[in-house]
Formats: sequence, C-alpha cells, structure tokens
Amino acid sequence: ATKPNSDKPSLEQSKANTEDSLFNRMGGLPTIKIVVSETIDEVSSNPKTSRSFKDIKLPKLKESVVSQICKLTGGGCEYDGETMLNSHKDAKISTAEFELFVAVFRESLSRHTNTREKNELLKILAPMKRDIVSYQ
Ligand code: HEM
Repeated sequence: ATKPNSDKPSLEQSKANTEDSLFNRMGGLPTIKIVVSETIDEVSSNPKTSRSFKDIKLPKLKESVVSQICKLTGGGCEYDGETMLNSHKDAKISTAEFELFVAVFRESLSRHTNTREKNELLKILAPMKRDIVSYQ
C-alpha cells in the first residue's frame, strides 16, 4: 500500500521548487541593463564619484557589471571579469563614494523593479563593500 501524499514535496521544498529566480522576477536582462546603464551614467558624471571613471570605457564596464549581476541573480550568464578586490583596489574608493554608488543604484532599481526584488539584489551586493572600499 502506498502512503498517502508520500510523493508530495514538503511545504518548504514546494516553495523552493516554484520560486522563480531573482533574475526572472526582476524582469531579466532588459531590467538589469537599464539599471546598470543608468547607475554608471550617473556615477561617472556626478563630481562626487566621477574621478574613478575618467579613463574607463563605459560600454565595456556596463557589460561586465550586467554579466556579473545576471550570474549572481540566477540568470545563467558567464562573468569572466576580475574579482571585486582586484578591479577596485587601484581606484582607492572611499566609503562615501561606495554609498553614493549604492544610493544611485537603489533609486534606479526603484524605478524598474519591485521593492522585494530591489532589496534582494541590494543584499547580494552589500557584502562586496569590504572588497571595494579602501578607506573611510
Ligand atoms: C556593489 C557595488 C559595485 C559593484 C557590484 C561593482 C561591480 C564592478 C564590476 C563587475 C566591474 C568590472 C570588473 C571587470 O570587468 O574585471 C567593476 C569595475 C569598476 N568599478 Fe565597480 N562595482 C561596484 C562599486 C563601485 C564603486 C563605488 C565605484 C567608484 C565610485 C566603482 C568603480 C569601478 C571602476 C572605475 C571600474 C573599472 C576598473 C577597471 O576597468 O580598471 N565600482 N565594478
């Protein structure tokens, strides 16, 4: 005799199995591309953050950041760029610069994603602070 319901997933498994990736819930690549583009356009022109971007090729940087976020959110992209430590150490980024970057990113996310997805992505990026910021 078979046990009733023995092949049904537990509540937790059921949630895990039906939960769509953050990537899909955000709206996939189109959303990531617009948010990354808006953020980099703003921080590279705002005098409080622009100095780091002076000799940087912005289209290539945007592509690299898009791939990284796509990968981190479950979109299945390849990210073949540098580690966060290696790519930011020469720029000597301050806490204030990092915080402005994140504020600009958050505002753009607010325009293009829901609150839940915005907060999930910001939570993924927050621990990178220790690799990106060199000083107070
Ligand atoms: C959570 C925040 C951040 C994330 C997720 C992030 C992500 C990235 C990624 C993926 C790259 C490309 C690395 C590669 O292609 O090898 C990069 C490079 C870069 N980032 Fe960030 N970054 C962040 C914060 C910042 C801040 C606060 C600044 C400056 C204010 C900044 C300035 C730069 C610059 C100038 C480059 C180019 C480095 C180079 O090509 O030599 N980033 N970042």
